[in-house]
Amino acid sequence: MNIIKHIIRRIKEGMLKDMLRQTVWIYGYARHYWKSMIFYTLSGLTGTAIGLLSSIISKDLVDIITGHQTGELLKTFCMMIGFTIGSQAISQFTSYLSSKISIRVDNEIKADIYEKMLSTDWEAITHYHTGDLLVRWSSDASNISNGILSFIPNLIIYLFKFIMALGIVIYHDATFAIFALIGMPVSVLMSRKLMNRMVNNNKRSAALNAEMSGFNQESLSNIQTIKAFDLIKLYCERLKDLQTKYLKMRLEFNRMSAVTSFIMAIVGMAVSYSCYGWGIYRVWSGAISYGTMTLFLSLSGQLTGTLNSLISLVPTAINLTTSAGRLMDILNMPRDDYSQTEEVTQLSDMGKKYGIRLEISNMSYKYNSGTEVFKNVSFEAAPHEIVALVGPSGEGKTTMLRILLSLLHPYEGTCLLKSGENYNNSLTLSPAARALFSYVPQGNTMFSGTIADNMRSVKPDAADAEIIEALKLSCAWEFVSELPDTINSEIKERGGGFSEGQAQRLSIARAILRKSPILLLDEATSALDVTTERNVLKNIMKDDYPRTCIVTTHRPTVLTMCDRVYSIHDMQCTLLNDDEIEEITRNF
Ligand SMILES: Nc1ncnc2c1ncn2[C@@H]1O[C@H](COP(=O)(O)OP(=O)(O)OP(=O)(O)O)[C@@H](O)[C@H]1O
Repeated sequence: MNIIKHIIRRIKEGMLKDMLRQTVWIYGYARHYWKSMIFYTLSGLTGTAIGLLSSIISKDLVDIITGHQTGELLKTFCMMIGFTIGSQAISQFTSYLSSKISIRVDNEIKADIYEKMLSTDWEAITHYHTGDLLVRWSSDASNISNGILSFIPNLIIYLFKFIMALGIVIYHDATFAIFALIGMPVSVLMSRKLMNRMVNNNKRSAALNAEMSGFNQESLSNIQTIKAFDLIKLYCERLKDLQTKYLKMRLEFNRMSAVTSFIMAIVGMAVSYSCYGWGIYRVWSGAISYGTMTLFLSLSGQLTGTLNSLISLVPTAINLTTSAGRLMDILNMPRDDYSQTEEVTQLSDMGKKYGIRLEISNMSYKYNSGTEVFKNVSFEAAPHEIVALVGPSGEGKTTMLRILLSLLHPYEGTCLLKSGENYNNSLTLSPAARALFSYVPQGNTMFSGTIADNMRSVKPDAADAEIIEALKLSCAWEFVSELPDTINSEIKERGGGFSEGQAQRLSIARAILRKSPILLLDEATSALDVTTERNVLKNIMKDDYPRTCIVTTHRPTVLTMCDRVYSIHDMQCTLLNDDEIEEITRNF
């Protein structure tokens, strides 16, 4: 009755529905690996069959030695040795193949999840801490890949082993089956208790792992700030707090698991001794041979062990669905829409000749957090123009660039890209249109590797001469040419080894090399001196390429070079006239 109530309550809580959804999701992956699953099942079944046969042969051996059975001692002995060696060889071979398949499947699933994470809607995914994403991608994805390969095969193997062992016992002496299974109710009861704790513990452990990973990642990438503010002690204390929390949770679970294991071991011993006692009695009464008794003793242990393994599949399934749920949280978020790739390619071809014009009309945007940034704004930028977005901090300049890149999606208005002779070919902004943009974001965005590696990440076939040309246009060649390995010099993580201004010029060179019709520079020249800043902008626009350049800036020094200046303020985007631009310059 209690079980029925429990199930009804779980259905009401939607937990079973969730588990079903998660199982269907796992099945979506599992069906790709049916061949591997068959291999796992067959290898497990072979191992089990060999194990059971060995037990029977060892029974025959004992019976021959004790004179209970006639047979060739040497032949039976050789068979036993042969089986033992054969089973060892098969087990090593299958374990090698298993790890090969496991690693391959794990890699495939992780690569797929990685790709899906990267193509998830930007605003949705940035809601999660990268530490949390990392744990989901590594631990949860591994849980799924291991579970997919082992769960169903193990279920079949354990069931087969249990039924066969029970069958052999019943065949020889049915009374033994009662003794062998005497501990079953206790095992089920204890495991149920342990399982409940396990589910709870899994969730807490995943959350704490995510917190730890986030903490480690953030503190290690901010060592400079930690040192500068003398926060070493504080951060070490924070780590210790997290570790104490983790230790407490693990110990709590381990205590429970130790008590359960102890009780189960006692039950196991009681079962063994009962079988032993019963076996001696049956041998004494002449009902069975010594060989049959050794067979029973070995099978009773196998029956208890297999039953425990079968029971342990339930928490494995729960663990698997918990991980699936955590991955589904991410993978079920909206994905970037690349359906317009073909139209973008056509516009890009036209863009090479005519350039691309950007037209935003009556656009409104609000972050998911509720912060309204734009209300009914219009804005345009044309080829061969530098258009500046200015305004106080936090008013929406970067947000505008993110909208242009379709990282964010306005809830109203039209955002068009136009090309062709009279700009009569148009396309609405979408993630596929990112192919038309080069973007230099705020901050240091170089990756570790050589300068050339970073440059070729946007244009893999770029010749050294092209890279050098881009570096010259961004005024980066003046310091790169003096490095011993020039473009093959190493950049450390997040542009380490270079000054802010140098890293900015390298980022600009990378954007120039990509040679896209639209170039977005977000405070990209803020760390440069005024002369270099002006030179960079002049160089970018001096070629014949019909580039549309949009810059956000706090510095008025470049405004005189811009064809148009928009002020972003108070949810509006207003075109400034010459007097207003001059006033900004004066007041700077
Ligand atoms: N990911 C985000 N989620 C929610 N709100 C955000 C997010 N990013 C920015 N905002 C908010 O949107 C507003 C505009 O921010 P934005 O970064 O576009 O300003 P900005 O003009 O570029 O500022 P700055 O000149 O300091 O770079 C701010 O109020 C900011 O708090």
